[in-house]
Amino acid sequence: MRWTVVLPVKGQSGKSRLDAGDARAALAVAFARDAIAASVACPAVERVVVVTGDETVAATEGVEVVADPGAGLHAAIQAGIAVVAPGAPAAVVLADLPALTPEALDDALALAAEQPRSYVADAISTGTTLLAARRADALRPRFGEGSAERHRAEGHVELPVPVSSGLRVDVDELADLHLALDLGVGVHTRAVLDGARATDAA
Ligand SMILES: Nc1nc2c(ncn2[C@@H]2O[C@H](COP(=O)(O)OP(=O)(O)OP(=O)(O)O)[C@@H](O)[C@H]2O)c(=O)[nH]1
Ligand SMILES: C=C(OP(=O)(O)O)C(=O)O
Repeated sequence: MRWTVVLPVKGQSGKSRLDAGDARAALAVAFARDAIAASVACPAVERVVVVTGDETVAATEGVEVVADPGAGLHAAIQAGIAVVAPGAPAAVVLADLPALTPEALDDALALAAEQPRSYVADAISTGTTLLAARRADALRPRFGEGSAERHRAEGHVELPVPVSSGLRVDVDELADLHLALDLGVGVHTRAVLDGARATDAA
């Protein structure tokens, strides 16, 4: 089964809870670029649809860009789902996943292929990082704080993705970034962190 992955990306204005000083905006973009790169390189992924108003993110190779309607996360997700055929397999992946790898996404999508509706919980099991359905028209997005419970209530089954998977480590606060660093982050996040360290040392 080959999937369309829909990634909503706020871009530079995102990650307001990340106490990273001058590096916050660049990190918000870098997390998304790493999550997008992993999605593009994932063998189980046929199409990568990025919903954004951010020019840097929109310039990423290998993706289809949908303009952000500017009405929040759910409007962005619905705009992305709208370009997928109703009967095609689709997964919404939140893009604040700097440690996502093509292999981690591939493993999760193989599990998702066994369920009509499914989700992957974040590291503390209250949020959602991936929401999938074998038919796009069966997706029931209910993202936001505590979304895992709402997705369960809508009939999405939790996938047994190990907590050591980069797919489970969404970064909202600095402590989450340390968790992601332990797993290994993508090249864009690494470059911003190395740049910030060099500036601090100068
Ligand atoms: N396109 C789009 N993506 C969004 C929007 N709001 C959140 N996202 C994305 O959804 C994912 C999860 O974001 P959140 O952590 O809920 O929100 P955030 O605004 O990035 O972070 P906070 O400011 O800390 O709440 C990230 O990939 C965001 O970029 C939106 O209005 N439009
Ligand atoms: C949007 C969500 O998470 P966060 O705001 O923590 O990124 C979610 O878990 O549904």
